[in-house]
Amino acid sequence: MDIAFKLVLLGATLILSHLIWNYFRSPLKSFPGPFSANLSNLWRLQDVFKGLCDITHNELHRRYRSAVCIGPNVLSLSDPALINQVYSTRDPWVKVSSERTQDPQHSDVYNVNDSVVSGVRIKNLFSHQDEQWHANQELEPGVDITINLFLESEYINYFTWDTMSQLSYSQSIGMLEAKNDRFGILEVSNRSLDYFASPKTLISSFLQVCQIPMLDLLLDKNPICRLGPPSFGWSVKFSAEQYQERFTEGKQSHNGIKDFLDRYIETKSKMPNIVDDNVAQMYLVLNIIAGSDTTARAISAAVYYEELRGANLSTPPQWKEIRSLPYLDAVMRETMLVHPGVGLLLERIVPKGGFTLPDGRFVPEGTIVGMNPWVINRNRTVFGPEPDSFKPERWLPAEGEHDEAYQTRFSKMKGTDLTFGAGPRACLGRYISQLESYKFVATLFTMFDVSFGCLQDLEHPDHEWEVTNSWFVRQKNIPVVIQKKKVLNCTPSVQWASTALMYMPQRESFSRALPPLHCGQKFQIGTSKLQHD
Ligand code: HEM
Repeated sequence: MDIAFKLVLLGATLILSHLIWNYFRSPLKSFPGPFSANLSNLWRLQDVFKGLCDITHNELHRRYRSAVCIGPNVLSLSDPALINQVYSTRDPWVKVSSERTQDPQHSDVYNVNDSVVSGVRIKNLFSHQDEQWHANQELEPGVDITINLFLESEYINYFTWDTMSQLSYSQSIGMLEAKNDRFGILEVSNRSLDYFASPKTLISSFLQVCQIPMLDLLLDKNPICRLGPPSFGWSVKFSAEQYQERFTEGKQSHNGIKDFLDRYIETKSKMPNIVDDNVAQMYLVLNIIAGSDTTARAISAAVYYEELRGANLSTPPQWKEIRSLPYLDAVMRETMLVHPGVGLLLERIVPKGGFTLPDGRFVPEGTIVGMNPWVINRNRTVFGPEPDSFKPERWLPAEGEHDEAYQTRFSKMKGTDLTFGAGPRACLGRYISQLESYKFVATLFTMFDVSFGCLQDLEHPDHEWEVTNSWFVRQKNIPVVIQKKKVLNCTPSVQWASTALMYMPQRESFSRALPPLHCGQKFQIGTSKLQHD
């Protein structure tokens, strides 16, 4: 036998022994699931590669019921009754990503949220204020500034990025004004998500390391030479510049509007032992990274659903008007319910002592458990029949339904909807995102007639959008025709936009095939290479 063959044989034996060892050691053998999931995390890796976890997780739960083993130490749960336990506020279970690095230059910048200093959870200092700002409508003028910029420019896909920057520093990134992605931010954002999941290229496929943390240590957290993914360094730099400027110039935010930066500086001066410059800047960076693409996804999904045309909104849409529009609220809730922005498990580590499922099965401590919003949001018991269909009416009182029964049903749905997560590590920006997306969608549908389909697609009535689950669930190829409403009470800047075509990102062939625009505008949603054209 030649030496090479012996080495291959040795390697194969080692791998096989490792898999067998994993299988017998796995505390989750008794839980159903794909057989190879008990052997290694490769099953999860290939599942994420396909970008279809929202579908496969639902299929697995339909087949294997409420607890499915998807890795030697990973259990996917689908019973909404467990939300309060897994994402408990009183005695929080540790979030898996919190075990990783705290370096803001790197992709995993969420970890500071678990830090507790002098008995105070740092995140609470920020998220509590979020709700207050929302209630006081203090953020609204900042959103209005970017909506006006959007109406003057041609691009929807930059809206959420510029808005988050505006709300954070009273300074937009400048994409809407420049009509291009000045720093290549969208590309970086996409590639970073691909680090978590995307089958598009061999390299990015290889980099889907969130399913195998060892690889993460070799690539993102490599102490000798960091190999990937692209970092959010631009955001850290931008944030540091704005922070520095505010201190150097000693001025309040521009336009006299109190922004996040003002608030964080205020919080820092009130609690200097808890909030330092690094923490304040970390939250500014988080705003942009966690808040831009996610909200863009919600807006894109809302536009996809034609039913919005029935909303019949007033102009111009201010929050106090919008909040009293039950149909818009129902549409936005439904959009995020059937198309939640995050599509993998929200992972937590089972604490000491383990826990017992309602059916009596025991889950040992140290197990990674989690729920996928795409699975929970499709629970028929809570959300009713046809969980895959877009039915805003499920959020409204049904015919003949008593108010009390409706309120109970509504609260149950609201409390189960996992779009923004749950418990102490739930989304910090849900109120901002709500303000931003409701206002944007209201503006769009007040000023334009929006219809699904485009000239070419009339020949392809079965056209479907493309959805990729890369942690954030990205959509593309949504052809939408936008036409200025005949009677329009809006700013002069949009009056000339008589016909507009809006379509989803990365549809290069589609863009090449566009018919000539008359006196129209080309809108884009989401991230797109087209912006470089
Ligand atoms: C439609 C829009 C959004 C969706 C669907 C969304 C979804 C989520 C989800 C599901 C989580 C929880 C992850 C987990 O439990 O593991 C989360 C966390 C987070 N989100 Fe959002 N988000 C959105 C918008 C925003 C915005 C606008 C901001 C910033 C202003 C933001 C900032 C954050 C932060 C900082 C966290 C981490 C919280 C923590 O780990 O403690 N998000 N988001």
